[in-house]
Amino acid sequence: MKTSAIAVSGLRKAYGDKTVLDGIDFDVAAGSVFSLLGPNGAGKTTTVNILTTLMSADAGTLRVDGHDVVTGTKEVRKAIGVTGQFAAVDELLTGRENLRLMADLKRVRSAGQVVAGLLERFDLTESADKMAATYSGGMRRKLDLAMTLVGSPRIIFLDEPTTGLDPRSRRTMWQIVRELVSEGTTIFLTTQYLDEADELADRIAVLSDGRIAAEGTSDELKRLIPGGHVRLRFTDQAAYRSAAAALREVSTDDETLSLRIPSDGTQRELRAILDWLESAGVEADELTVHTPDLDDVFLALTDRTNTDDRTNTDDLTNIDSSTTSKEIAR
Ligand SMILES: Nc1ncnc2c1ncn2[C@@H]1O[C@H](COP(=O)(O)OP(=O)(O)OP(=O)(O)O)[C@@H](O)[C@H]1O
Repeated sequence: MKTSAIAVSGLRKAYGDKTVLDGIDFDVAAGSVFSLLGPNGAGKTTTVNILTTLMSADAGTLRVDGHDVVTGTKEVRKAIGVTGQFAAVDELLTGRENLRLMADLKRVRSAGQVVAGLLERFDLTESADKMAATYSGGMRRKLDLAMTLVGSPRIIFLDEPTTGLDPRSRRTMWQIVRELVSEGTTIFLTTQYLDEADELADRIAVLSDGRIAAEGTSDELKRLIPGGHVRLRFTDQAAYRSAAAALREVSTDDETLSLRIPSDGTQRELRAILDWLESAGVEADELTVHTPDLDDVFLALTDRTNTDDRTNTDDLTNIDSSTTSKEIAR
């Protein structure tokens, strides 16, 4: 079994009489990327602030790198790095000076060398001696992440790391995150961009109304949402019509000559559909599998008009990856 980098149980936090986190549990395996998603104001930053010891919880047990955040605050702080929505970058210092300051604060040995290495890794060497105030948003975020990496923290909290970045800079960030993970670093990621979570996260938790509405791999979450289907496309009208007549439980699209068969997209179900087509003598020109994307999942799980209907989403929490999708879906 993998060791936990972060283990959270029964986390509660209220601001005054407003409960933001209403007893949440999750576990982040060491060397993985865990993404916490949720609508604005769901409590993502609050969770990050509590895990990074900036704020205290009202209740719950939280361990980071094996240390309790209350009794082992010092050890937790040593093990983590945090980049926030409001960067720690000092605009009046150069990139190199910002990094140097961080290296001195963390008492890093061979600081000059470490700083030079980070400037190079983040492609900031050319601008290293310019004031950070002159940096673009993307450069500033890169500098922020570079500062987080000083001292090689084992666990990194990235709170919306690519907000406002152009597509190329986002991809550079993603590449860096992947490199960090391949080196064994654990990443706790909050993001507004679902494609980012889809791209990077090993496991995703969706926070809604103070609870974890669902948790699993991106694929597991997508399978929870109805809408997955197999689409058969025909070029021949007659073949289309006879297939539509032969197959029950399909929806038809006469304009594009396509049939839509509900499916969760698993190998087992695909095999059943193919057998079914074979026995009905249906041969389509094109067969494609469509699964709902993470946007669909997010919208379905965080739909505020559905919040009274808790039973649906309560069933979806903590999906074991060994559970088959059929078991999840039904
Ligand atoms: N210090 C505070 N005092 C009172 N209320 C707060 C405080 N900090 C946050 N809140 C409230 O708690 C809720 C959760 O805030 P939080 O910043 O954790 O959400 P978030 O999921 O990070 O949101 P966003 O996606 O907008 O960054 C919000 O309703 C916010 O207004």
